[in-house]
Amino acid sequence: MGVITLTMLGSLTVLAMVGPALWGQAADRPNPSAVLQGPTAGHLLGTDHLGRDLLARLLAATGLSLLLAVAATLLGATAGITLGALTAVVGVRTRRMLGALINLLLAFPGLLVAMFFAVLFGAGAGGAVFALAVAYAPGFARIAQTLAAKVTETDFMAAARVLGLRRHRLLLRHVLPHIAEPLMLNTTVAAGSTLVALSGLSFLGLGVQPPSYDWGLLLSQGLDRIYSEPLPAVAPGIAIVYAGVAFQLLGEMLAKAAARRTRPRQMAEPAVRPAHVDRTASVDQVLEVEDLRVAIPTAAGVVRPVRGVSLDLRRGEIVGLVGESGSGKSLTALAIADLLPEHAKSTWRANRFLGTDTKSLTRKERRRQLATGMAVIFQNPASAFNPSLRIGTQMTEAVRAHHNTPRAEAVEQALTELQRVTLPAGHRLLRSRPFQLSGGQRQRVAIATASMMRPDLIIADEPTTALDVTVQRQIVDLLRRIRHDDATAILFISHDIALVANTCDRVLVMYAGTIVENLPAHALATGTRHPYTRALVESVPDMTADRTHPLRTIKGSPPDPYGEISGCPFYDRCAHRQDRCAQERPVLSPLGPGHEIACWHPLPQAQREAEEAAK
Ligand SMILES: Nc1ncnc2c1ncn2[C@@H]1O[C@H](COP(=O)(O)OP(=O)(O)OP(=O)(O)O)[C@@H](O)[C@H]1O
Repeated sequence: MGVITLTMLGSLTVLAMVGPALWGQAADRPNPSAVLQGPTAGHLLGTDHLGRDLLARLLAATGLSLLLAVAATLLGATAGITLGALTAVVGVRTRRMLGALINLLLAFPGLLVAMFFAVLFGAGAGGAVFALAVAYAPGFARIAQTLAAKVTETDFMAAARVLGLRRHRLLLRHVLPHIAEPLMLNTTVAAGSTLVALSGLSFLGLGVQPPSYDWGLLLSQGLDRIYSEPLPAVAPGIAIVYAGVAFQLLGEMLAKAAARRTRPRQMAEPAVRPAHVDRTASVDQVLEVEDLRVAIPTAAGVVRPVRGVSLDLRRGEIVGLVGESGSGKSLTALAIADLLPEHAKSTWRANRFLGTDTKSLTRKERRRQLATGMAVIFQNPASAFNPSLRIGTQMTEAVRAHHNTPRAEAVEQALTELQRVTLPAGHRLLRSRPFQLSGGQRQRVAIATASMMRPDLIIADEPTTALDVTVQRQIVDLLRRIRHDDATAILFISHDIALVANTCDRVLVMYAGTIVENLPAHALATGTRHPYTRALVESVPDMTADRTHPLRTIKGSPPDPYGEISGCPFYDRCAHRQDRCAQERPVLSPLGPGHEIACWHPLPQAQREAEEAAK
């Protein structure tokens, strides 16, 4: 394909450059004795109404035809793509306005717009180019908008936002490279149709004006006698198709080249492990959230997946957040990281991150605080990386953006982090793309990327769910090592009670958007006092479980997320419920050292736990 493309483009370029010099004179020389001739040995394509050789005119017109088509396409594509891609990085209101503008422009037929503007700008080559650019821009804008909308929803954009990258960086680094391939194809294909549209304008007398001429003008002149002599019209048509195919193949090649872009050039030698981070001087409480609520308006009503969550995390602490599917774990995490879907509304009584109430910060300060202090590791390591960028680029961009770290130094740091997550072949890895890594490798790279900024808090949302059990253990060990080395607080969200019990220091049990129990992880096995937590723990099978009996389950289902809950949210499913539970909602209250519970009638302590407590 490369050879064919280069041959076609090369022939067009040579023709464009040498055409006027070689055939210009013959193309412009009138011959009154040979007007409107058909193809002959002397004039292979015949002559026009002034007796000028049509083949010479066709060859000499190559340069101007291509130049005008390319100029109109590039102008239209640049304006349209910028307009469309901007919608991925601006706020909701601006996005809606841009969307409305694009819709408005698209409501008019392209050729009509082109004719209108061609008249407005004045008949001629320049006017036609600008008119076509205006006519084509909305189409590009719509494609870019649609492609960019998909990118907006990806985990890697969320991760980039957590890193606090500025809009132009988001646009240039994450949105445009990711949507470049289809847009390049579209742009080059559009160059072919722009050629045809230019000929349309020339046909109407609004394009290139005599004595200048392009393929479009030659085509329209040939059309006058197409029934008697088809060749004068067919030949410029073939030239347009030839150029169109060449542009299309060029698009394919450019798209492939774009995928190979952003190669990290200079790789430094791995540096030594970072020194143990001493954070004893700074504030111990990393995160304190009080009464966090999330409401999401939907067509069926308002969903309230988070209904008054209060939690706190100290330095170097791994806190597990468990609960059945739909209990609101992820939305709690997203609200803390300021990554909720746009239509979701979050409120809280207090939200202090590193001792600063987020309400006292401007939006910019908040973004900066989150970018440098917090990192999020997502469930699916495959979608957490931008597939079009190399690992090296993605690992280093946050430190380069926020700490102005020189490239070589950032690469060095990335290599150190990769060693820390036991990925030794760092140089090769930095040059690879996400799809070249296994799931476990990707998740380790995600952890390495998260710790590049030395965040105070890492939110790991089911970081092991998509991985097999042997890799799970490695990922958990890594997180534990990071919290040990960097004194990072980690909020570890998981379904896996056994994993949480082995990994975390403390566990928060979530049910129907509320925290129902907060207890030390070692107490999960025997020290649970909330009926829901106890049922949840009992439903986890272990190696000693009696296989002749069915596994235990929690009967019933969680309350309707659309409805109001007046009493205890677990009331309907609770075997120990009493009248008060239906009427009054229990709040999280201290029950013992490091143990809080939201229940009016806590279960009695298990025998062994009671003995230990007595001791
Ligand atoms: N974008 C949304 N629009 C409407 N409702 C939503 C949206 N996202 C989540 N929800 C609702 O919020 C509930 C809680 O979602 P969330 O993802 O926080 O649960 P989860 O506990 O993390 O579950 P899982 O363990 O399955 O990931 C869901 O059951 C769903 O009803």
